[in-house]
Amino acid sequence: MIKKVLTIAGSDSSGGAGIQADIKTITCHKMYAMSAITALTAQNTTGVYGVQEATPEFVGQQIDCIFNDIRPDAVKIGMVSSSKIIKVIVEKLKKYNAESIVVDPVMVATSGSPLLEKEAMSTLINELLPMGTVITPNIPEAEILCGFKINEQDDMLRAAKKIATSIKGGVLIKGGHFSNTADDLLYIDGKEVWYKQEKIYNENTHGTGCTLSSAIACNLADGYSIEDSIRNAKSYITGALKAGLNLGKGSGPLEHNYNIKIK
Ligand SMILES: Nc1ncnc2c1ncn2[C@@H]1O[C@H](COP(=O)(O)OP(=O)(O)OP(=O)(O)O)[C@@H](O)[C@H]1O
Ligand SMILES: Cc1ncc(COP(=O)(O)O)c(N)n1
Repeated sequence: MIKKVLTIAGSDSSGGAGIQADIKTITCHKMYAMSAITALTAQNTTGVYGVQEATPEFVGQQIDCIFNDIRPDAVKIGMVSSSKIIKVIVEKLKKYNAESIVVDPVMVATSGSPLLEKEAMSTLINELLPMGTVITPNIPEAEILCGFKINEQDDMLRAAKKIATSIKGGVLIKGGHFSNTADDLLYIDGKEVWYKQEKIYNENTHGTGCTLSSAIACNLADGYSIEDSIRNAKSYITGALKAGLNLGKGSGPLEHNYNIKIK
């Protein structure tokens, strides 16, 4: 039986991040992708030029349509935009007892544009993050969540421990923002697991976070443990970066389909 994965996120018109990255990732995992779109963005590899939010009611309606018909085996949550949208997502995920939820706490695009309203931060932290089977902050997001600067790997561990005090799921801090290494740290049930990876010198990293979180959701849908799901997802993202796609005038997208052989 084919596995079904839902992404609740924003649309990226240039196809590198958000819903588009998620659907490509899920499809490349040979799974069935579904989406509930929280916002449309007019963006490309150089930046985000406009955002058009969906109404919270419409986000809720999309989630209802999905769960009442094709129940997802895992859910990935990305850009959630506003407090009202977060509240409706939380309400619906609770109503349908959704399982295997990966929350990527998207706050700011790599290009620097905000993707979450300032006043939505506390709703994200208090209501959405606790729903996560695993949450996947990058370094700047983890700094906001833990309240101190992360300059080295020891700080990642301190941050993960602090964030884990208010979240029952796993905390994966992504190390892609460091200059020499791309080691990620999972902190779960009082245990630390490092995913070591040397930095790939590819400036085209638009959508890495979206891609990683969707790949984790796919592996959870397949029944892998959190630890193994992250290991498999890390290997997928590393391959997609190594493939070396170079599109657009800014930080370009990944080659999601690098491992697909049709012709
Ligand atoms: N240059 C790189 N070489 C190897 N792995 C990388 C590189 N850049 C990012 N990664 C990996 O990609 C994943 C996403 O990490 P990153 O820290 O870039 O998240 P992010 O900032 O949320 O992504 P996004 O760019 O989508 O916002 C992590 O597993 C990270 O280690
Ligand atoms: C709709 C949407 N969701 C998420 C991101 C974050 O991705 P990145 O940090 O690579 O810009 C984005 N740019 N757009």
